[in-house]
Amino acid sequence: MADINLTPMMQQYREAKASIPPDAVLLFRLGDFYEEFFEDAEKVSSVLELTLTRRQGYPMCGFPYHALDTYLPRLVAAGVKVAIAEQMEDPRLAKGIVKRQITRVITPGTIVDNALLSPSCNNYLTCLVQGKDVWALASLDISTGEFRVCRIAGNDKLATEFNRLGARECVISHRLDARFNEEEGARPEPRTKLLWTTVDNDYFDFSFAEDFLKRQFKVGTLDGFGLRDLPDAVSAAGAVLRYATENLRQDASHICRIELYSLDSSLELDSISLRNLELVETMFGTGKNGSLLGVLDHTETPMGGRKLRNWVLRPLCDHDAIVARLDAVGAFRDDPLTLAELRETIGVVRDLERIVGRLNVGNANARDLQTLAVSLDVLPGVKSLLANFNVPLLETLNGRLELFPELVEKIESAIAENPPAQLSDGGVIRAGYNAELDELRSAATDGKAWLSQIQLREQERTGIRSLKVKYNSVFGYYIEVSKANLSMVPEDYVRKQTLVNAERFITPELKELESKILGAEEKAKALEAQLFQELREFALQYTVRIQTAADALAGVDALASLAECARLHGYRRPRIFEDDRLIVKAGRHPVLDAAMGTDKFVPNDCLLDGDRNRMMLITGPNMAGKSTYIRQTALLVVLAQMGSFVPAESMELGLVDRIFTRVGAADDLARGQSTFMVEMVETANILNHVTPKSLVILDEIGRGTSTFDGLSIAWAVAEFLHDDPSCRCRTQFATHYHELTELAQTRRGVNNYNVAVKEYGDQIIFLRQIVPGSTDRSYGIHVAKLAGIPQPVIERANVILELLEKAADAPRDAISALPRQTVKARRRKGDVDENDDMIQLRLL
Ligand SMILES: Nc1ncnc2c1ncn2[C@@H]1O[C@H](COP(=O)(O)OP(=O)(O)OP(=O)(O)O)[C@@H](O)[C@H]1O
Repeated sequence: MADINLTPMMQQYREAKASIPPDAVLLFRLGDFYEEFFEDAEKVSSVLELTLTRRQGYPMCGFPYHALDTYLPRLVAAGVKVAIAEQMEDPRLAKGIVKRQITRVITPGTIVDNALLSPSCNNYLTCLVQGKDVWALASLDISTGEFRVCRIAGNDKLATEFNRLGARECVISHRLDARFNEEEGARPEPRTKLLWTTVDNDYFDFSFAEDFLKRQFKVGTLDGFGLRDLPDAVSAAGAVLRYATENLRQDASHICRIELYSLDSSLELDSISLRNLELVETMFGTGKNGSLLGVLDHTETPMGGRKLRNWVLRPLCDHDAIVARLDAVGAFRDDPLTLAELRETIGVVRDLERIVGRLNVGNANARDLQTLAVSLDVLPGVKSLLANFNVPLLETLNGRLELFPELVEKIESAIAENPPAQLSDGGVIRAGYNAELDELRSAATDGKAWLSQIQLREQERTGIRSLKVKYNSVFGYYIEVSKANLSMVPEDYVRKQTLVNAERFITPELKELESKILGAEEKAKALEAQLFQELREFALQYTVRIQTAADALAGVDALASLAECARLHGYRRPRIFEDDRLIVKAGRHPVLDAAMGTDKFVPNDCLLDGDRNRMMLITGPNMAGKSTYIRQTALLVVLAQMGSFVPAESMELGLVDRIFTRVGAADDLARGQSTFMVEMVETANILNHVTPKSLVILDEIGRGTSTFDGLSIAWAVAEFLHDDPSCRCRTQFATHYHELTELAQTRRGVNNYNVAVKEYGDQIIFLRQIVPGSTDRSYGIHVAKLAGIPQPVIERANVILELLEKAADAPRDAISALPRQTVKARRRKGDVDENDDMIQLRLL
C-alpha cells in the first residue's frame, strides 16, 4: 500500500482491515455504497468487472449497497473471502465519524445467505486433523446446523469423502499446511473446488477444542456424542466450530449436536465411481439433469432434496435398514391417492432447516418467521396422512414430527400479512398485536387529526373561537390565544411566549401528544425491532425440536419421492440378501429408461450368483450398449441399497460393500497423467482394495497401450479378479479383446456374453440385447462410417482389416507402409494385380 496521509475514515478502514483474515477483501459501507480500496479494489473490480478509480492517488472501486445480493454471490463463487463492514449508526445522527463494524466474514464454507446457497445441496465447511494413522474430518453445514465428524484411513478415502460432501472449504493448521507443502502428494486432492484455509495451531489444541464444544452443546462431557478417546476428532470439530463462529460474528446455537459416523456403514463408492456413474451430476457439468438423482428427485422440499442426494451418495449396507426404507417406499407406492395428497401437503413446507439456521445467526427476517409458521402449520396434516401407514419407519418418522401450535399462533398473530424483507422498512408487526405499537403508528399517521380534534375541543371548552394549535421548532406544539381572549384561558394552560397580539401556551396533554407524534415513526420502528427480537427469541427455544421435525419430514419427503419415481417409471421392489447373488430380470438403465421411454429401452438380464457365475465377460460391437449395460448394473445396486425400487422386472441382491468402476476418465489428463497411466492407477486401486463382496465393472482395460500389452494386462486382471481369494467378487467386464473370451473355458465362474446385432446387407442393426456367448466382430469401421469418417479412409480401413484378418500376424509397421491409395481405386486404374497388397506385406 502507498504511504499516504490517512484521513480519519481511512484510518477506520485500516483498523477494520487489520481485524479480518488477511486474504479477505473488505466491503466498506460508505453511505449508499460499499467501497473497496487498495489491493481489494483491484481484486474486486477485476472479478466483478467494475471500473477502478483513484481517490487521493490510491485505487478504489464500489457498488451501491442494494447491489450486494448481486455482487456477493459472484465474489464468493470466484473463491473470494469477503468481509463486510456496516455503518452502525445513522450518519445524520453521528457525532464525528460514523461508527462502523465488521458484521460478518463470508468464506465459501461459512455462507448463510439464502441467495448464495443452493437449496438442493448442503454447504459444508470442513476441517482436517491428522491423527495417529487416521485423518479426522469434521464437516459443518452452518446453514442447517448439521455437524458430523468421521475418522478415515488413507488419502484416497479422504479425497472421496471430500467429494461426497462436496466440501467448499477445509480448515487446517499452519503445521499441517507446511507438511502438505513439503511432501509431494501428501495433500488430498478431491475433484471438487476446495479452498484450503490455514489457521493458528492453537485452534486445534485438544482442551480448548473440547471446552469450546462443551460450551456450544451445553454439556459436561462429549462422551454422549461418542467422542470419548478421540482427541483428533474433538480437535477437528472444535477448530471448525471456532472458525465458523468467528467468521459469523454471531452465536450459532442451532449447532447443538455432533454425530460421529463411519464410512463402513455405507456402500463405498470411490471418487471415480461417484463421477463415472453420474450419481448426482453428469460428468459434463450439466448438473443434476441427466444424473441418477435427476430421475429420482421428486421431492417437494429442499430438505427432502438434500436428504435424497445424501442417500444416493451413501447407499446403505445394512439389510434391515434397507428393508425398512423399501417397506416405506412400497407402502407409499401402493396407495397413490394418499401419496399424492401427502406430497401436495408437504409441498407447502419451505426450508425449515435453513430458516432455523438463519434465525439462530440473527439473519432471519419477518418473511422467514412467517414461512416458518406456514410450514409448521401443515405438520398436523402430514401426521394424519402418515397415520394411514402401518410401516415401522413411517411410524418412527411420524413420531418425530412434533407439532408447534403455540409457536404458529404466536407468529401468525405477530407478523403482518405481507411483511417487508427489511425490518427497517417498518410494517413487520401486525396491527392489534401490541397496543403501544398501534398507538405509535396512529400517532405518526393520525397526528394531524388528533391536533385538530384537540383544537376543536379546546375551542369548545374555553369558548375562544379563534384558539389555534400551532407548531414551531423552538418549543414544538402550542396553543395560541389572541390578546382579546386572554381572560378566558383556563388555569391548566402554561404560558410559554408573549407576542404583540397573542400569547402562546402549552398543556401537559399537548406535550404528551407532541412526543408521540414527533419521532413516532422512529419509535415505531424501534419497537417493531424489539418485538421482532422477542418473537425471534421465543422461536429460538424450539430450535432443536424443529430441527428434529424437519429431519423427519425430509425423510418422509425422500421416501415419497422414491415412491413417486417407482410409480411413474414402473419400478419394482428388489429383494435383499446377505449372500453374493446379483440376479436381475429385464433390468433397465434408470436414466436412459426415463429419457427414452420404457418402450424404447431394451431391458437386459444379469446373472451373477456365486461360484459358477462370478464374472460376465461382455464382448460386442462398438456402440452396441456394453457400457450402458454395465453401468446399469452398478446403478441398480446403488438404487437397491439406498432403499429404492428398481427399473427391472425383478432383482435379487446380496449386499455389496463397494462398487468399483473403470470406465475411462479423460479429465485426469489435466492432472498431468497419461490416459494409460490413469487407467492403470484406477485398475491398481481396484485390485488392491476389492473384497469378495464388491461389485466391479470394467469397461475395457488396456486400451491405451499396444495390443499385446493391453491384452495381456486385461487377461491377467480378469484372472486375478476371478481367482485370487482376496477378490472373487462379482464382475462385469466389457472388452473388445475377443481373445479374452477363452477364459470361460478355463475359469469356472467366467461366462461369455455379447450384445446381439443383426447384419442387414452392409448395414448392422443394434438389438441392444445381452445374450450368452461371445462375438468376434467389432464393426468398428461401420461405426466410424456412422461417425462421418471420410469415405476414402473407410475404404482404406476395410482393406487393411481384410489384410489383417488374412495375415493375423502381420506386423503393424508393414501396414503403415502400404500404398496410400485404396485397392479399389488402383484396381480401377488397372495398376494392381490381385495379390499386390499381400505381396507387399510379405516383402516387408
Ligand atoms: N438397452 C438399450 N436400449 C436402447 N438403447 C440403448 C441400450 N443400450 C445402449 N443404448 C444406446 O446405445 C448407445 C451406445 O451404447 P454404449 O455406449 O453403451 O455402447 P458400447 O457398446 O459401450 O460402445 P463402445 O464399445 O463403442 O464404447 C447409447 O448411448 C444408448 O443410446
